[in-house]
Amino acid sequence: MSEAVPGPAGERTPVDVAVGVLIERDAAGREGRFLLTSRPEGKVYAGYWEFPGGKLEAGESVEAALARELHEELGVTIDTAQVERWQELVMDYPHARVRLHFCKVFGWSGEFEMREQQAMAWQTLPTEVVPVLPGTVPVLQWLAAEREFAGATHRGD
Ligand SMILES: Nc1nc2c([nH]c(=O)n2[C@H]2C[C@H](O)[C@@H](COP(=O)(O)OP(=O)(O)OP(=O)(O)O)O2)c(=O)[nH]1
Repeated sequence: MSEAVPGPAGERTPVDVAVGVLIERDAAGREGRFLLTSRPEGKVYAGYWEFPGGKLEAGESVEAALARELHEELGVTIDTAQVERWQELVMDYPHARVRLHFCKVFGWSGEFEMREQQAMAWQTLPTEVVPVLPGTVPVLQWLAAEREFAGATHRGD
């Protein structure tokens, strides 16, 4: 997709972004730890923690973009049969307006390899890593609601 450009009314067309919430499940299917990664040096919000993903290319589906991005960034191959579209959110940043397509991912193969020198951390609520990207906070809140977790979802603000 192209960069955000001002629309007729001055608003910017959102850039579509596929985001993967990789979640471990136990034998009973209960959801446990989820994966956060830090944004690499050289990108906006470098060092902020987020769920891994990236922008859709022209003509690409959310699932295809997710598979491509996670392979490029983390070295793993996701099982698209175990991807569930979950939530959508439009965020307005100074640098761009983005439509985030959050998907739960329950199956992947291969070894994690941080190909962009980012860091990874398996987390539960409340998350330990700081700071988290603004567009990541709502996801933590959705997870908290699902898990009936009360209290702060993450540290700092
Ligand atoms: N990956 C990811 N991006 C998020 C999240 N929340 C959020 O607001 N964003 C925003 C940050 C960025 O503006 C945009 C993702 O773009 P990006 O720059 O990481 O994507 P990309 O890897 O395709 O980047 P590039 O090739 O253009 O450098 O979405 C999130 O949880 N995960």
